[in-house]
Amino acid sequence: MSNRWIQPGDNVDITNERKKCTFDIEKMSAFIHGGEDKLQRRREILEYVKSNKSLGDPQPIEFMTRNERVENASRKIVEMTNNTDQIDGSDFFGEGMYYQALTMGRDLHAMSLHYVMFIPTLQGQTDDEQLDHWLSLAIARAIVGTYAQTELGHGTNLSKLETTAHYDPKTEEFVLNSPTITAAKWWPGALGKSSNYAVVVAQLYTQGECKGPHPFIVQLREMDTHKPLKGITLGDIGPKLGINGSDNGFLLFDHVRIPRRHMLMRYSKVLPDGTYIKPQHSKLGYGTMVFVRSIMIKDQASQLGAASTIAIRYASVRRQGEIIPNSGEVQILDYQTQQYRLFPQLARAFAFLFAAYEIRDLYMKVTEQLTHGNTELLPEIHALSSGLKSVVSWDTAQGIEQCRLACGGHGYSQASAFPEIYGYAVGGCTYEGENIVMLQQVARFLMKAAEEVKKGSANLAEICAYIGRKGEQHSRFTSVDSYRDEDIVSDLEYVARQQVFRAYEKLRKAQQQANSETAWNSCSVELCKTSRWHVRLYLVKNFLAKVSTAPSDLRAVLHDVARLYAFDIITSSSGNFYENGYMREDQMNEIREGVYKCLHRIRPNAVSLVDSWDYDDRELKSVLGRRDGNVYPALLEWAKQSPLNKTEVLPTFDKYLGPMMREAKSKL
Ligand SMILES: CCCCC/C=C\C/C=C\C/C=C\C/C=C\C/C=C\C=C\C(=O)SCCNC(=O)CCNC(=O)[C@H](O)C(C)(C)COP(=O)(O)OP(=O)(O)OC[C@H]1O[C@@H](n2cnc3c(N)ncnc32)[C@H](O)[C@@H]1OP(=O)(O)O
Ligand SMILES: Cc1cc2nc3c(=O)[nH]c(=O)nc-3n(C[C@H](O)[C@H](O)[C@H](O)COP(=O)(O)OP(=O)(O)OC[C@H]3O[C@@H](n4cnc5c(N)ncnc54)[C@H](O)[C@@H]3O)c2cc1C
Repeated sequence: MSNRWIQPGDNVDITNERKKCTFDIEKMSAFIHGGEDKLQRRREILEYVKSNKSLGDPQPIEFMTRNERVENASRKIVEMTNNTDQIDGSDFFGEGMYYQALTMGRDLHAMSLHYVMFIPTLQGQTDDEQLDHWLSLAIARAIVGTYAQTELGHGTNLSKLETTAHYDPKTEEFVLNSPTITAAKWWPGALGKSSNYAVVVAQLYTQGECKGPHPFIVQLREMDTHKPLKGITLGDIGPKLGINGSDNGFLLFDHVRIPRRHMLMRYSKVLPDGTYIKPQHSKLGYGTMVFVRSIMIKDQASQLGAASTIAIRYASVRRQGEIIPNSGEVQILDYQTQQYRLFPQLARAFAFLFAAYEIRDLYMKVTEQLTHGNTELLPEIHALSSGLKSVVSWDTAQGIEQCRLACGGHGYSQASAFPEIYGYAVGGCTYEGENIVMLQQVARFLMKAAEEVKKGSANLAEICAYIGRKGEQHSRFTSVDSYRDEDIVSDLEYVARQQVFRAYEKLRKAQQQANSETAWNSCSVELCKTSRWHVRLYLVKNFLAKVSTAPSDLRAVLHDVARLYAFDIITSSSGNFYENGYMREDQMNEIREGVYKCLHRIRPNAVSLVDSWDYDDRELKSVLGRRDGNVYPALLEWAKQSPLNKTEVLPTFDKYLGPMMREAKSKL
């Protein structure tokens, strides 16, 4: 089989790995990316980005100051969006995200929020007339916007946001105000210096009543001078763990007046006389968050896939230590411990990517239904996107860290790209709703389902139908080889169901002794566990189902990866499976052996599996993860670019170290 990943001059070890591959990599890449046409489009976009020199960085961004990073990112995002004809703009999830990942990397930029939240909010929250007015301005980039919801004092608990929007029927305007310091908007991406507009979420007051948080479109800066408008205080919040190409900002209002029609009125409305028209569903205004939670799953999967690619490629070229004395140093990928550390991360990346396709499809279905006023699937998409967002971002962050550690000292260098990948991805545990809080949203959904089951209703959504099933009393497991996909699912369903009812009973008892909120808090650890099991079950089920749709010659290798994903979950939570004698220790020991078998089977295909994800060096941005495996000369070249190396002797020598040493020597 031809292998486009092998080229002359490549490192011998990585080439030998590629020669061992047992499947068709191009076919696998097409399966991973949704078809041959999608793969072809990726390649075209990549060629374009590589051919346009203005889309490149003059030096690695790791060596730039923050100001240089922000400037470089702004230059590139303008160039990138000058050329959106290179992509199918309607395919945000595929072409849009890929184009921006290749061009902008992981440091983000002046228009991240413009594309990820500002435009989607205009699309989702405006009425037709407002859409006509604002969307074309935003798409043409005549205005650049962000999404300003979180405040210094509140992010999670939206009902307590402090920014106010009082309606004044005399002038038909809203008055926006930040009554306290804690009301300052804090965190919105590109708010500090770049955006001139924002969707601002504020407590709406009309006719003397507070109607809760609502979105308003607000001009922040003068169009020509870009100076903040009267009554508006703005700035950058300073450097962060990651995404330092973005000027996340703060914003305070001092009685700023905006026209009535700047309230986004697709769902809620305020009439000229101040009459409030409430939405058909109270949470329709939260739609943009659901959108971002949905697309985050793919983004997170891509980050974990990238980290796995870097670590697995590096482990194939790094030789350290011997397994058999005097027979030469081995590739560190041959250590079982290394495989146990890395292959489950790759398996997770696959599981998350396949789930991302499902949530995308569900999101599109919900959006379509909403255009007909049907809100039936809102609770389901809210629960699934919140749950996936929480579990996936957590596992991704932990997985990236494992990949970093698996690369030893070089993993600690920014040349590896791990610090940047981690700094970027781990933000996902917090933004779009802190993970623990979002898990509790899932738990509300599951507790309602449990209540239905207790009442004898069989009317459960497919996604939680397992809660109503009786299920087996004992695992059907007899041997790893005969452990069928449906047995794996049935075992996970048992544990997930047990956890649902454990939490449900605990909550019911607590509710008899305390008010419902206090009772909830006293059960919240168990409730979060319930949500995690529900999501893990979903991920395993979906992964196995997806493998069964793969071209037949890809199924064996994908099945090994999917089984590793499932076995890893089962063996790392063995106690849950022993409950009520559901599984025996000898069965668990066999599944543990199954993990090692999977590692062994995946080993020869490991490099090719990560190649199949089709990351170009341009996207990975990692010296350790280079396609050609020529890591050591590239590390030396990278280090030479350090600004500290511009001069042989630093001024600090004459200022501090030189005098110290001279003085010390003179005293000897
Ligand atoms: C061409 C160019 C292309 C460019 C492409 C560029 C990039 C693409 C690449 C990648 C993108 C990925 C990432 C980008 C990187 C960085 C991200 C940066 C942005 C981050 C932005 C933000 O963080 S914005 C702020 C987000 N904030 C939150 O998420 C707040 C979280 N809090 C809440 O959501 C709520 O407060 C709550 C859910 C916790 C509670 O709601 P509340 O109203 O206060 O509670 P109630 O008790 O009144 O109601 C609860 C009931 O409501 C139901 N519910 C809640 N939410 C929803 C919902 N959304 N939909 C449906 N139902 C909902 C809930 O279930 C309860 O129902 P029950 O009562 O029936 O149980
Ligand atoms: C990189 C990044 C980009 C961001 N971009 C934007 C943006 O563009 N626009 C925007 O508006 N915001 C943005 N944010 C803000 C982000 O949405 C909030 O930080 C997030 O929603 C969490 O809210 P918080 O900061 O108030 O955390 P808190 O809610 O204060 O959380 C702190 C701790 O309290 C716990 N906690 C809070 N409430 C509960 C509860 N009910 N039950 C149990 N535990 C609880 C949490 O679990 C957490 O451990 C961004 C944040 C980051 C990190």
